[in-house]
Amino acid sequence: MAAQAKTVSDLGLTALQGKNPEITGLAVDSRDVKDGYLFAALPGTQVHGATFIQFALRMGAAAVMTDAEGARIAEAELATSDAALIICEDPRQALAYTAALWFEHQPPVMAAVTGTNGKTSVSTFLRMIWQAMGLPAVNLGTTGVEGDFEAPLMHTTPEPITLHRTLAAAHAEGIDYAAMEASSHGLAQRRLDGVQLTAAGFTNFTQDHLDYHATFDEYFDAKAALFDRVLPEDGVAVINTDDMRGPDMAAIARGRGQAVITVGREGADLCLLSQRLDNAGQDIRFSFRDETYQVRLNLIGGFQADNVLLASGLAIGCGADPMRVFEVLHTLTTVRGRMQLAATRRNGAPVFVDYSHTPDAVETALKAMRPHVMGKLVVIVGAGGDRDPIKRPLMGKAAQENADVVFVTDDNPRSEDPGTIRAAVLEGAPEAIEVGDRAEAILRGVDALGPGDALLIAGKGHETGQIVGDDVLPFDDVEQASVAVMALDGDLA
Ligand SMILES: CC(=O)N[C@H]1[C@@H](OP(=O)(O)OP(=O)(O)OC[C@H]2O[C@@H](n3ccc(=O)[nH]c3=O)[C@H](O)[C@@H]2O)O[C@H](CO)[C@@H](O)[C@@H]1O[C@H](C)C(=O)N[C@@H](C)C(=O)N[C@H](CCC(=O)O)C(=O)O
Ligand SMILES: Nc1ncnc2c1ncn2[C@@H]1O[C@H](COP(=O)(O)OP(=O)(O)OP(=O)(O)O)[C@@H](O)[C@H]1O
Ligand SMILES: N[C@H](CCC[C@H](N)C(=O)O)C(=O)O
Ligand SMILES: [Mg+2]
Repeated sequence: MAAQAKTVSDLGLTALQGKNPEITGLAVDSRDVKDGYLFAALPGTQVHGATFIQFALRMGAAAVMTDAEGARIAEAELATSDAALIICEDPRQALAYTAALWFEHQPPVMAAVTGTNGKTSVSTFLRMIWQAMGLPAVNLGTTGVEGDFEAPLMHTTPEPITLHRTLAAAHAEGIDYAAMEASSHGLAQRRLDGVQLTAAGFTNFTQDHLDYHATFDEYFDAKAALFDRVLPEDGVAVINTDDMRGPDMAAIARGRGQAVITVGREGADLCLLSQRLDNAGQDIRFSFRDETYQVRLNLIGGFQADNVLLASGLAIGCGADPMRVFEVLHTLTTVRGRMQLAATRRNGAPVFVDYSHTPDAVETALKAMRPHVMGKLVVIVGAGGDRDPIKRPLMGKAAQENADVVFVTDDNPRSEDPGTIRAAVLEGAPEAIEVGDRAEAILRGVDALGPGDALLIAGKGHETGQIVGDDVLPFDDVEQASVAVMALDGDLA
């Protein structure tokens, strides 16, 4: 794992009875424990990790870190073991700090982005801006680690051990700049508390994840913790003040003494003044500190201008010269699976793939397409299983209100009955056509396109699998769009 073994006290921890063993590695899952490891037994959503302390000890754990409840749960096993016991009030946060000390290094300049939608887009644009300025950079999140160092990731914000292992590996490869996504789960579970941030960004706050967070306020507080807890006082907060909750976020940041750069379409430091959309992208005019700029963005979707300006604010907040940042914006390219032109029919009708999986994202993506569509706007939409059930009818409603033809299909039903999920989406889109099989829905959506029409395939973006039960069946919306166009037109336009 790290270059050298460290003792418990080297990791900033204090064990009971003055014990201070050398640690050979860290694990958050008892099944990953090896001889000499520190096992972090965390309170979980299903079960307390302390239930597994007995297995961790059997695997040779030299230390166990948990909370008071965990120590009580495993009292008997711990009493008969030599392993050091570390009791912390907040073991998830302690694990984050421990992992940072264990892996030692991270890219020296780092920014994190939170918000319901746009985290992947903003962090990818920020990485592209750094790269275009000649700086070695990565982005980490839903699409894995991308840029000058690449690696797959299972989570948008990985748990601390994976996160710091990845950051140390990137640093060892000479990466000095990293942009990461801070999901609300990641923030609530303190996954990124050990990361040293230079700047942090906020995109927007709308409906999602009410399966995990008990209330809307709790969901907001989880996101606000990026500024309230994780970003240090000398950090720079870059905040979209067009969002209803943006001003609240800015107040939290200012309350911590952080410098704030506001981004928006009205009265913001980095202010979008006007936008001219065309079929290949857009020209934007914006102001920053009394100067006005005009740049070309080769990106489809008016909302991508907001994401690009937020990424620009973060680059500036991390020390870049504003002029240099604005000079490279014309080099930015489409983020995989975000308003990505997947195929075009022979009659000229385009098919876009987009990762809109919240009501606001479905509405935003369809509204972004509308000015480009002279005929009818067709959308294929579905909602994920084992995820926020409240958003399903709202996603259907957003589709019905903003498109002319709606197909409701499956999107990762996971452990749930796909028909029940579709029925919930259909509640919001009673006029929609139900086609459970996603490939067939795409074929029918493409078939419905006449000249001047356009199709949005929402929900799966860059994903390459359909999760049904415990199986991941190969499935790629971009590929399926081409397959459908080939089947109907005989070739790709
Ligand atoms: C709902 C959720 O976030 N769960 C995370 C949480 O697990 P949990 O509290 O549910 O775990 P649990 O099953 O109750 O078990 C408690 C503890 O016992 C441990 N255990 C369990 C079994 C065993 O044999 N041995 C053992 O040691 C587990 O590792 C865990 O630490 O803590 C674990 C360790 O930190 C995480 O791996 C796990 O993420 C799971 C895998 C997950 O799927 N998370 C998703 C929902 C997630 O985080 N998504 C966000 C993106 C959301 C978005 O923006 O769209 C993300 O950042 O990816
Ligand atoms: N600034 C924005 N405002 C509203 N909707 C947006 C914005 N940016 C992106 N979207 C929509 O949200 C979708 C997801 O974008 P992106 O992947 O960047 O978000 P994310 O926050 O990383 O999502 P996740 O929670 O899955 O990590 C896009 O495909 C688009 O439809
Ligand atoms: N990060 C999001 C992605 C959702 C994507 C959608 N395809 C789905 O499976 O619901 C989540 O895990 O909730
Ligand atoms: Mg993301």
